[in-house]
Amino acid sequence: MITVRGLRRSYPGAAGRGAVGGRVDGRVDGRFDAIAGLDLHVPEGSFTSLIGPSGCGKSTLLRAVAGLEDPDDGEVLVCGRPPGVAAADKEIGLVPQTPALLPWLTVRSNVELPARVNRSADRRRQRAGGVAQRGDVVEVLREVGLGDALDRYPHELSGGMQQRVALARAVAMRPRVLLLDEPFSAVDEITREALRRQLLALWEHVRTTVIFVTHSVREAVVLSDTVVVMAGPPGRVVDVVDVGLPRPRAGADLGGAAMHAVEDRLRRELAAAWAGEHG
Ligand SMILES: Nc1ncnc2c1ncn2[C@@H]1O[C@H](COP(=O)(O)OP(=O)(O)OP(=O)(O)O)[C@@H](O)[C@H]1O
Repeated sequence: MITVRGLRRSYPGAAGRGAVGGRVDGRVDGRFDAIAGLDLHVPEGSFTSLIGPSGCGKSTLLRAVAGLEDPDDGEVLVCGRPPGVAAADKEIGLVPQTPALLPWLTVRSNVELPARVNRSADRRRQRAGGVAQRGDVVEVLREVGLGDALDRYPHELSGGMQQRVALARAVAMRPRVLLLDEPFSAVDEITREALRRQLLALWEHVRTTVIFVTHSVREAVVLSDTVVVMAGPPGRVVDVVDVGLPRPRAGADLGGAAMHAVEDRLRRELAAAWAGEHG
């Protein structure tokens, strides 16, 4: 569903360990590689988390998959097509760190908006055998616990509720790929736990292909089929961990030796990535 091969993305300037400025290696002097030589394969219908030290390139990778970054080298394919093309057909939903709702629209209108604009994308999708994008907005809002807030405006909502609207907006588009960039980082721990449970229940219902960026080992393990550990800069994949816990997990009493073993492995990998032990 998502294939990344040999991805390199550089930015102007020199930054920390990724700096390549001054090297005579065919690259422009004074640029640094945020990501270099990164390979990733995300199977259809799977939930994959990206975890790694701050600045290792997780968001850059996510943006490249969303079609918001042009690779310097390498290739990204989403549903077999360049991400920009898949995004234009609304096959990619993105939930950013901050919800970015339109303040003058109600909850319901914010969620309906993507389906209202670019109707030609809907037609192309349906001709290609994809699902219709309209019709289940209220249902999705109910699933994330906002059935009573349809007519409220963003300023009347808590931060956690706003983030749930952003999640519903992306899911209601029925994208084939859902990209979430630390969507719960700005809320308190109790709200975060509730949002995590709602995302899990929602995803176990829709089974869209997901890439989820997080700093939380527990969150990654509870939600994911696969956890990809990154190090950097330059950002690269240093381990791919199969979580292997049974599903459905929503409502299940998670914990136990198997889960702790995966968490311990990830914590060790992360500590090594932070210490720069991955090369
Ligand atoms: N638009 C940009 N211009 C210049 N440098 C950038 C840009 N975007 C990201 N970077 C740099 O690229 C590197 C990777 O950034 P990125 O945001 O992808 O890391 P991250 O792993 O998501 O970090 P965090 O966990 O702190 O959010 C960092 O050094 C960052 O400063």
